Amino acid sequence: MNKSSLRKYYLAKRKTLSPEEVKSKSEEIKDLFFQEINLESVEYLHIFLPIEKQNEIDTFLIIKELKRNYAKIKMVVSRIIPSTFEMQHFLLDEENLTKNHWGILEPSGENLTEIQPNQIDLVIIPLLIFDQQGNRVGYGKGFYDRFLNQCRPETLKVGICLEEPIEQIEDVNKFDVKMDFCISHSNFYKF
Ligand SMILES: Nc1nc2c(c(=O)[nH]1)N(C=O)[C@@H](CNc1ccc(C(=O)N[C@@H](CCC(=O)O)C(=O)O)cc1)CN2
Ligand SMILES: Nc1ncnc2c1ncn2[C@@H]1O[C@H](COP(=O)(O)OP(=O)(O)OP(=O)(O)O)[C@@H](O)[C@H]1O
Repeated sequence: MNKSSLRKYYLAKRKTLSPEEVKSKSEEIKDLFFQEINLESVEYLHIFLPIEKQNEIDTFLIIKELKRNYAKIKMVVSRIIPSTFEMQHFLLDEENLTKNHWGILEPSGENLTEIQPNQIDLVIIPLLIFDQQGNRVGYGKGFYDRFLNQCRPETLKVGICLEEPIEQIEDVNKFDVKMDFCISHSNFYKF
């Protein structure tokens, strides 16, 4: 299937999940993340903040555990620039988050510390579905493809997903950046 059909299908499928299902899968994904990913040399870690009404994975579970057990890691969250489909990145300050037009919590306020993409060592990526080669489908605006392209080549790209992979996304293009790993609620995939 192509990205457009996959996006429609998996957006609709995700909407049918109950809050309990999203919560329990989010817990399992969080556990697999800490089991499988070596965070020793990670200084800056980008994490997305969940769009609740879209039934996205609750990444606050990962954030809590990072704060508890990996206090040295600096967490980075982003703000979208809708006109250019780019993102700007800032140190996470949970006291200063505001919901944007799409229901995404974003850093706001005056004391923001901006972080450049080339400083980031690991990116946790949102996605709707992925394939067995490590390609992903998101909401289709290319925000993460642009961002990942600005990171260092060795930056770890870790997708988290509520679904298991399909065989192949038909219309992968030259802008698509492959993930290194993807974590579902029951499996860890390495590409
Ligand atoms: N939690 C989270 N944050 C994220 C993403 C994500 O997938 N999850 N993104 C992943 O990339 C980026 C935001 N993605 C966006 C994707 C589309 C539109 C948008 O313009 N939507 C239109 C409808 C588009 C359509 O129907 O084609 C709208 O709502 O009006 C905005 C942001 C960055 N932050
Ligand atoms: N680095 C880039 N420069 C210019 N255009 C880009 C770049 N990356 C992606 N695009 C364009 O953005 C559009 C969306 O890409 P795609 O369908 O792969 O989105 P997606 O991966 O599902 O979305 P997202 O990354 O926002 O989750 C495509 O038209 C693609 O060509």
